[in-house]
Amino acid sequence: MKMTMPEQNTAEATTQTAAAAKPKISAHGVSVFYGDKKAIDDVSIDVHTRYVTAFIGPSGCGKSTFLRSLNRMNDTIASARVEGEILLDGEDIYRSRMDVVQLRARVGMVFQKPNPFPKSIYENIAYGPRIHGLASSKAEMDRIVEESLQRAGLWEEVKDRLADSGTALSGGQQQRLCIARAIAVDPEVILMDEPCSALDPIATARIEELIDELRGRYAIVIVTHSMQQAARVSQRTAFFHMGKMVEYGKTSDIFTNPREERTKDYITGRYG
Ligand SMILES: Nc1ncnc2c1ncn2[C@@H]1O[C@H](COP(=O)(O)OP(=O)(O)OP(=O)(O)O)[C@@H](O)[C@H]1O
Repeated sequence: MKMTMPEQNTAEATTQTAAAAKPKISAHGVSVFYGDKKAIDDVSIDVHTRYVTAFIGPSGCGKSTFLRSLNRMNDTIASARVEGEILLDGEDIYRSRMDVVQLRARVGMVFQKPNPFPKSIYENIAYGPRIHGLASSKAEMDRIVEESLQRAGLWEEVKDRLADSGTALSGGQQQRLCIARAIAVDPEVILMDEPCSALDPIATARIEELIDELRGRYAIVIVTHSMQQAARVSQRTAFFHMGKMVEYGKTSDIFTNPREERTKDYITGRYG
């Protein structure tokens, strides 16, 4: 696969441009509670288009909780409460008038376990565009389905069996189908919560390659347990520990020259 070690090649120019641009998501002083328990404590971070931003840290440090707060997925957990401010293109996503269905199309999500609908491959992709009114004819829907599958690198494998069930695909193909489903509604941000943890090394490499291709158009945020994966796919890394964001910076700096002792301990495997 194409390895883009952060900041080293042509990606650098793109990365610099992205750095100069306004953040796609800007979180300020975000805390997340489950009942009385604080799972995320006062986190502030900017996420940019054309970057892959990795969230790393030991189990239970709050990576997934914070990720889910970025598209209000925590709303689905009754005990969860979010404080602070999260802006998408400068707009507060927690304001009462925010249309959450629309928000989750703009900030799509891919989960740990591939979760295609128990419907055909075609319907898995067409469902979102249909409810969002993105296609006015069958031909237009066909085009969206083909393009989404193309961009997710799945078209060639499924073009002759679009009527087959999405659940009949291999795990890696199912995950690419879920990525295609997220892409189909024309998102701006894609959140990925350990998207490769259920996949074998070959399927993982395929998804990592895809993430690198997709970052040209979207802001991608990925939670990963694998520091190698964070180093391979991301340009920015945030290290979380016990609900706090300890350090955030260029991936190459975090892995080779961390400022904080706790980051150093984590990346050198002293705990995890
Ligand atoms: N639905 C929930 N209800 C109550 N507590 C929760 C819930 N989800 C997570 N927590 C708690 O919040 C804290 C952070 O969990 P979270 O899953 O965000 O961490 P994580 O860093 O993503 O962990 P992992 O790497 O193991 O997935 C943990 O103490 C966890 O037990």
